Amino acid sequence: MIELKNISKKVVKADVNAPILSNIDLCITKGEFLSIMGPSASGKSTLMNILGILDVPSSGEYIFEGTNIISLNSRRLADFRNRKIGFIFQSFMLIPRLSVEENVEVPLLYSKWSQAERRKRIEMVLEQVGMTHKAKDLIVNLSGGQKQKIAIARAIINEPELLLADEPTGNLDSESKGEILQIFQSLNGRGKTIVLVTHDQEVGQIGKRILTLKDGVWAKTDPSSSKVGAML
Ligand SMILES: Nc1ncnc2c1ncn2[C@@H]1O[C@H](COP(=O)(O)OP(=O)(O)OP(=O)(O)O)[C@@H](O)[C@H]1O
Repeated sequence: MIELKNISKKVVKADVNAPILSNIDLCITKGEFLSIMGPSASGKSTLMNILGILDVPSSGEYIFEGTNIISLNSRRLADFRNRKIGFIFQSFMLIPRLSVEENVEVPLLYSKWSQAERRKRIEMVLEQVGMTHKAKDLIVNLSGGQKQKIAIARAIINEPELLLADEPTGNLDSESKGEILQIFQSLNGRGKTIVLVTHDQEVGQIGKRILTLKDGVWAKTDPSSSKVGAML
């Protein structure tokens, strides 16, 4: 489904080209649940941003279902991203003064769906995250765990091929963390491809395959772990 070939990312720091990612290869198959782990500043978010087409690599190839992402112009990139990828962030990125259902509807605003179809979809995704009873509440009145459930509902409303979650439980207590991980497992059980980035060992274990970044390259992993997978 997704192939990254020899991806590198450099930034200019104090007039010097500093590498953040070097020669990264990665193959993600449809329906996979991949955890990308690694210490702080190892390049996890940078890789996630490249996968999410929010950032461009300095070199390398990115193929998404046969489309060479790097060859697309910015308008087609935005369209591709909106249709194919759902994002979940540590800080939720919801609009606090809007209601739950208004937040969940945001990705549909530029779609051609009828009002009836929108309502149907909002109800469906709120049900999937167990938040139907909060549809009319303002985001500002929800707990962290509830906010993240709404962020997941918003991320799946366009039925994206790929869900990218960057430290999705980083701001949550352990009970909410468990609930959020269960939702991811249930989505993956229904065939959704998920890539989760975390530095939390316990959270990372939810992935069916675990890869670790260290200083911008794949770390050599413990071959005795059943979840450790090949990059390509
Ligand atoms: N645009 C940028 N300009 C300069 N340096 C950057 C830029 N983006 C990332 N970096 C640096 O690249 C390194 C990797 O950053 P990144 O955020 O990808 O790491 P991370 O593994 O997600 O870290 P954390 O777990 O702390 O969020 C860090 O040293 C960061 O300061």
